[in-house]
Amino acid sequence: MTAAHLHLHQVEKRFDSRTVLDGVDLLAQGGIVTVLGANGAGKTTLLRCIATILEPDGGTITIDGLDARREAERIEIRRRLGYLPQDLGFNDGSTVFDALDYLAVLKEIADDRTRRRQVFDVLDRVGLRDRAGDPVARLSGGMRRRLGMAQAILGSPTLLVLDEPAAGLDPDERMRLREIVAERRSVATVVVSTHLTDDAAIGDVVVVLADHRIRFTGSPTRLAESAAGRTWVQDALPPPDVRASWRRADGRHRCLGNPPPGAELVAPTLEDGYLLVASAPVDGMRPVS
Ligand SMILES: Nc1ncnc2c1ncn2[C@@H]1O[C@H](COP(=O)(O)OP(=O)(O)OP(=O)(O)O)[C@@H](O)[C@H]1O
Repeated sequence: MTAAHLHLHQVEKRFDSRTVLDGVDLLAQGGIVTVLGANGAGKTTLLRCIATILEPDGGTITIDGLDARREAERIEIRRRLGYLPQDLGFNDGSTVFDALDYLAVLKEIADDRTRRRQVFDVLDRVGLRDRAGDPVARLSGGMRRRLGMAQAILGSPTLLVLDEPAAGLDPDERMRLREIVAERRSVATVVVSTHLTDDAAIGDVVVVLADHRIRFTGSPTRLAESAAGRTWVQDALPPPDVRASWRRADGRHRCLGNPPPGAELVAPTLEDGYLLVASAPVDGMRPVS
């Protein structure tokens, strides 16, 4: 089984007359693609289009050459897909095992023994095997998120679409989730949305979404490097034309934009790169790739 080939070409999505996605291109096979953007940037909409929940208004999305606009192909895509929506709900009354077993039936894992083995396999993967008999209602928020991951990876999908999997989790749970996501990178094409630059750093490729468009596609290192020579610190208040600035704990100002002559340049981070890319003027701008 090989990771799915994912191809988006000039994807557009509108709600009423409002454009939410405009000319989105993306090509991936294997590895992790993190989609980074502010609240409302269109990440969930993009992921829902890839997961065949929403139909784009323009452009094409193909998965292994299959086009979700055709019903037979859409069914085939869904067989290859694992999807973790932002607001996944479980029946609180059922046990952890039963909740997954039910979803495994929906994923067409018909043989009872195979299904049981696969359910326990994914529970192992996410560290919830010893909770298999507990009601879902007794799980903590982080455990529920891991249960969500378990259902997403059930059936070994070759395309994994994860909408903010680490949202609201404490640092330990975030780390665990990142580990589970990272494990998939060799067997699936993984698309993960986040608004946190730290989480975006797990991507082999980071896609920055801002103002409905892709502003950057490339490695986390390249995103950080894109801010080289445009990140500096100073004691004085930032100049008025600075793109972004904030006061550090030591009282100095970290500034992004066009540095004044003699500025004290510092090594940029992925966050610096993101802030510069996302705040660049739209007119005449070409995405960096
Ligand atoms: N079904 C819908 N009908 C109308 N507008 C919608 C719908 N879904 C999303 N939108 C709008 O589209 C825009 C993008 O929303 P989306 O949820 O894709 O952003 P996001 O980047 O995932 O945000 P967040 O980080 O807050 O989850 C928002 O302005 C939102 O209000």
